[in-house]
Amino acid sequence: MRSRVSGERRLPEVGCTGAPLLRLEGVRKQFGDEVVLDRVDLEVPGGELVGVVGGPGTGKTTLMAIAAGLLPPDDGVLRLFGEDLWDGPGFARAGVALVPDEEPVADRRSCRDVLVCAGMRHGLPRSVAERRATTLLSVCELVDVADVPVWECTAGQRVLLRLGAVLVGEPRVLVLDDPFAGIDAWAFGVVRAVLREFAATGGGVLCAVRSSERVASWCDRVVEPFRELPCASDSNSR
Ligand SMILES: Nc1ncnc2c1ncn2[C@@H]1O[C@H](COP(=O)(O)OP(=O)(O)OP(=O)(O)O)[C@@H](O)[C@H]1O
Repeated sequence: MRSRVSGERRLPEVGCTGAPLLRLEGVRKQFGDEVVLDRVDLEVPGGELVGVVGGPGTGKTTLMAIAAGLLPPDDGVLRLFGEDLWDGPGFARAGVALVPDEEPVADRRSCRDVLVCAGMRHGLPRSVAERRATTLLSVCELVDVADVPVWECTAGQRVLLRLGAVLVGEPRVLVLDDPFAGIDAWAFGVVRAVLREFAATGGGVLCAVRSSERVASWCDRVVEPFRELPCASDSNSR
């Protein structure tokens, strides 16, 4: 069996293991009267996979959007590589990337084309983007579907493609919102291996999941920063 980290399959080094890459300090977010996040602190050091566990509607998507620098907190600080992202020059923003939970456009392109376009969107010349796409097809175990339209791929292959399309920009921190939902065991294993390899290069991973089941099998640390929601029977009885 080929090593996941040999030759063309290798992800580049992105950081230094152990250094805190991303920190949330006292983060608060409220929508109307609903306080979704209340004084959330968490840290993602280089080389670590941090799992965030929360049930439906607890605030995972909100937290991941804040961690990826897409949504400002109402209070508290997002620090990326030491920089306060919303009160600094914002250079750090390029180092963090959210893996979206669905394709940005209904996609008839091949998996290879998606990766090449993603590389070119990051400013790479076409020849470099093509080389990087070939490496990522291999890293993400998508070689067999390289020339297949995205919409013909399985849910798991599409998660791997979205992961590859983010890795093409060589972020140092990856943020994922429930990537394992609805994917098969093969894809679960490959996503886990790619995240593990990314962490081994010094990157940090923050990944939200609904269930704590199996979480210990792929992450180094689990945090549960959410408030308890009233259960359905409580609200029915009011
Ligand atoms: N833009 C918004 N405006 C108003 N309320 C919002 C907004 N975004 C999220 N919410 C509310 O915040 C709460 C948390 O939502 P969020 O999507 O972050 O949770 P989640 O844990 O990702 O949910 P799920 O597991 O169902 O995807 C929900 O009550 C939701 O309705």
